[in-house]
Amino acid sequence: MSSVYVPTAVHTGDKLKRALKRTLDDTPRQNHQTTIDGGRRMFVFARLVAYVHSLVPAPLYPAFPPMPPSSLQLPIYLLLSLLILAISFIPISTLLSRSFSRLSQISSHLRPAPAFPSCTAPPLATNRTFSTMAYEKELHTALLAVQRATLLTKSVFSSHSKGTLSKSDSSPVTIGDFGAQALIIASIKHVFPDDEVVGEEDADDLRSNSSLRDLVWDLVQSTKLEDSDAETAIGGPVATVEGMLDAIDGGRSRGGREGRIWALDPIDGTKGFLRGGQYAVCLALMVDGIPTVGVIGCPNLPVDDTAPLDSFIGTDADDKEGKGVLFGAVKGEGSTSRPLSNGALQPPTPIKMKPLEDISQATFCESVEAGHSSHGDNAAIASKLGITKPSVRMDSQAKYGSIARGAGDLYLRLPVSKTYEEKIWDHAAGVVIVQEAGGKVTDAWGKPLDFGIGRTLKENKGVVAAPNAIFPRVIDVVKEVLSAKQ
Ligand SMILES: Nc1ncnc2c1ncn2[C@@H]1O[C@H](COP(=O)(O)O)[C@@H](O)[C@H]1OP(=O)(O)O
Ligand SMILES: [Mg+2]
Repeated sequence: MSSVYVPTAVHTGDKLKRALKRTLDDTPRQNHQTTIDGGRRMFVFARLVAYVHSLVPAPLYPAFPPMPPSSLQLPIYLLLSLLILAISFIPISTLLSRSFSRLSQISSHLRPAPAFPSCTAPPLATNRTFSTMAYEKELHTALLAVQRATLLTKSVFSSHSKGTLSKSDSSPVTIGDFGAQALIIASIKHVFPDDEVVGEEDADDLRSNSSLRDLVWDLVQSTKLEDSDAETAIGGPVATVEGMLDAIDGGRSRGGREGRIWALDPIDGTKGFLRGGQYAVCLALMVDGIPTVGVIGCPNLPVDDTAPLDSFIGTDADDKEGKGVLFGAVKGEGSTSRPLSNGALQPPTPIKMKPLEDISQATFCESVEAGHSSHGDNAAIASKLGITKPSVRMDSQAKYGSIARGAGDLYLRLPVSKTYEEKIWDHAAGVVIVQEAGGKVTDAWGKPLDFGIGRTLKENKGVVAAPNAIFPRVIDVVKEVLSAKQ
């Protein structure tokens, strides 16, 4: 009768062994072998238990674990059980500790531990629960920081005097660029004090020019979100002029492939900003060189994504209704857009690139500035793809946001200059938003953009973004056009 237990125990040992083998098929060979050894020892253990059980008359222990009755069998049972336990303890504990360390290895890959455990999560001012979302706090902080900075840029946009300077490379910079950079870096440093920031601007000009510094300080001091919870979540006002200058200089990181580095363009498309066209406030978190969180605030884009792409281009009426979009994305979590607000975040709407069956129906976006992207090459590519619609010319990363929400389809940025190196802050946020909306972004030769080699994309030339389904066809044609020029 007691033999009933033998097949059951043997079967259990066998099943366990097979299950372990299956589950750990992807573990490195060495671990795998140890695990199988552990399985074997457990199998032996199961057989020994069965054997001990067989010494006890079955009718006397109907339930498991059995209680041996006789005075002779009891000490034998106890002795053997102790022996078996001793033999089994080491392999079982080894097996368990290996499994736990493997699990913690896997979970550390899934979500790098936040570097700032002391920070409490700010309240979410949205109608979506992000409770299980990776980089929830980073996204929320970036959305609020960008939203606050757009309040500052809008006030400069609608004023006639924009405090424009010419940088050493003759590109324009305004008091809006400095003010937005100060506010955003102050927010990042408040919530994530150990993170680095690669920001487009520095405070050298402000340190040497007190009237310019005062203009920027007035702006920074007077800009705040109308919702006090939102304002507090990103650190409240910048306390002193020196604090403002330090915040701006907080963007001097050299970038790199390790750790958490934010890429910030406080006003992308400054020429568009000065012209009364599109511009964008762009912020991305790169983790180990990979753009992971992206936020773009576009104060002049129409909220309605079915509105013509150029609805607000060339207008500088700041009070126009239905203007202002905030895009956000986290790698692996999708992209969203929401109307920009002056206070708490508005509810987000998921966005996707337009499914495009016929590539000839595509709308492509390109820079307004012919010096930033070759209009001629872009047109040659469009023509080879059979595209007949004229391009939509738009400044800034508003192009990435526009194609991500299906208001356009392709973004072509064919290089003009052989020596120009694209800046990481001009693309990092847009790349996450397009990828998460179902698109692919590479350079003009189809190479992935490498954000891990410093402040520029020096290993890349040009940029092409398109929906995943048509990307291979688009990049083939781009390469054809580039090769013909060589
Ligand atoms: N020769 C160039 N090729 C590509 N991009 C450029 C070039 N010169 C400047 N840029 C950058 O293009 C970005 C604007 O792009 P877009 O034309 O899509 O709006 C700006 O950040 C600008 O940098 P910067 O701000 O240093 O002038
Ligand atoms: Mg820029």
